[in-house]
Amino acid sequence: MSNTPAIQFDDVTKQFGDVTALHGLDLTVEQGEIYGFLGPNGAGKSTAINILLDFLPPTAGDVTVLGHDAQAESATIREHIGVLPDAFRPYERLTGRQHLDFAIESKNADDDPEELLDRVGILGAADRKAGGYSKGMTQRLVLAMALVGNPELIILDEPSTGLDPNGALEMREIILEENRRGATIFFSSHILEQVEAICDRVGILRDGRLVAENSISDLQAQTNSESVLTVAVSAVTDESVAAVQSVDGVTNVQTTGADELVVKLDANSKFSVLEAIDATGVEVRDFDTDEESLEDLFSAYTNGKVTAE
Ligand SMILES: Nc1ncnc2c1ncn2[C@@H]1O[C@H](COP(=O)(O)OP(=O)(O)OP(=O)(O)O)[C@@H](O)[C@H]1O
Repeated sequence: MSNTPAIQFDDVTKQFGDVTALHGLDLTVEQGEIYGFLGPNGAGKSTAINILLDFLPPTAGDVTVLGHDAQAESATIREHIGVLPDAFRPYERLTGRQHLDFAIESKNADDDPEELLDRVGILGAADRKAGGYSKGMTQRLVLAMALVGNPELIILDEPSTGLDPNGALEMREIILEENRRGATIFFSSHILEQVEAICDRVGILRDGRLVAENSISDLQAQTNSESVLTVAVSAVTDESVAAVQSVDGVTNVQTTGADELVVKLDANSKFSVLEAIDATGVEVRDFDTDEESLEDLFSAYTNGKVTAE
């Protein structure tokens, strides 16, 4: 892998009339990273992503993707990246399989559409028209399209929209597999919880400026990182409780009724707990975390009470 950054914003400003959406943004994502791009509504995340995909020109500054100029060489860039856009509308009358065929053809790739549809869990709906897909199924379809051609960089704009808890877990597994294969992941979200569970590093954008950039572990070191995870399950079994107790980072497990586990744990262990429950054959129906400290830190950054060092 070369040392060329996967993404580089160099002093990028974007103005829409009187509104300055990005103020001299500097941001570098190295190859092989999973980078979380966080910020509240209106912070400028979509504007930054639209500039790097050449949907918008910057007012000033330069953006490169895998060493190529985002504006002058966007066609080359497209051959090497996969994108899960924020608000993708499928072609109502085409089936899931036809969407994949189209994505494979336009990338000159040789993927097997069935294998990709299976990987995202919608092979059974391959021959149904995508107009009838649920939100979560559509999101899975778009993810399959983003994986076509083993992209070097995958850009995910608010990827968990519409996914149920199992869908979010599966998406996380796929992102990690892609990263192990060598892909860089750039993941935008306004929800801290989604990003911290998976990213190596996060950048927090506010009013078009990067107000913090840190590894998740450094962010957590600034807080008291113990959290409480509440998991609604199909049934509490001795085996599932024992499985949760044996996960690294878990300090306490309690059951409330026949279908809820309350787990005290290190914030990093959340998904390992959900996976451990799943592995015992008990279904995870929903989960919720109470992580005031990290959330407080995030809101302090995004509300402007803390500024970057
Ligand atoms: N086409 C446009 N014309 C005028 N203003 C725009 C345009 N696109 C974005 N903006 C403004 O730029 C700022 C940044 O918007 P942007 O959509 O990039 O934020 P965001 O972080 O993606 O927000 P969200 O999480 O709500 O999607 C906002 O003030 C927005 O109103």
